[in-house]
Amino acid sequence: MRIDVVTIFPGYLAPLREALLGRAIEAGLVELGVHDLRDWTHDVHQAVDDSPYGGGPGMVMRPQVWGEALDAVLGDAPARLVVPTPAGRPFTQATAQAWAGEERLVFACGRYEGIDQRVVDAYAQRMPVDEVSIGDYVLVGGEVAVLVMVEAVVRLLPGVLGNPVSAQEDSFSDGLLEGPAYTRPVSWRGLDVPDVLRSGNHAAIARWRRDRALERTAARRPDLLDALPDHALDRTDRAF
Ligand SMILES: O[C@H]1NC=Nc2ccccc21
Repeated sequence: MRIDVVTIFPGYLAPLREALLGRAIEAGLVELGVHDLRDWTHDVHQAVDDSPYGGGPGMVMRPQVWGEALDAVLGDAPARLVVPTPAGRPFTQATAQAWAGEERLVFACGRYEGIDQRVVDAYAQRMPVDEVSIGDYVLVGGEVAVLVMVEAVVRLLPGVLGNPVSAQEDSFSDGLLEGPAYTRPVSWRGLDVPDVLRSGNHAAIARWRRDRALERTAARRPDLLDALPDHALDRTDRAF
């Protein structure tokens, strides 16, 4: 997979070259290009934004600059264009799974009050364009959202995770939140590891873990429980 990011703060994307993702890039499992939008400005002030038509607070990013940048970055290769915005569809694990199958993702990081809508409209005429949000809060720009989405997608690529099973078993894959996890020592600050986890009884351990996952999901994310298909919960599960 190739990932390109266009932004006025390229430095914000530096963490993508650290740790797991950095190793995936070095291993050639993913290619990453980060591009400074201002490279496609032609004025001395390198202006990327302007006042909104119709008035209102803040500034809107200019379509010409974005058009030149995206034309240059996209070239002729097909890609999915992703525009992070608080007004977007929710980015979920399902989105990450879907995008993990893409050959190429190009992220356009908006700042201020977003990007002139014609940029999305123009590119949507020739490629898939997703306006997505990572949550119901307002960030200053799309860069942090890109860090989140790139990590969620790249970890799903074959060879990136040491233990591919965990991609299936982490939260949201079975529709429930993960329950509590423990490691040595068995007693720490007067708190003990639940006995069942040291019993060696794998059926009891699996039941205990599912019960804790259901309990936590019911307490913290009842919406996820409501979204589960009927067959996903057995009779014992329904106690929660
Ligand atoms: O992903 C969004 N969630 C919240 N705020 C944002 C601000 C700019 C771009 C994208 C987002």
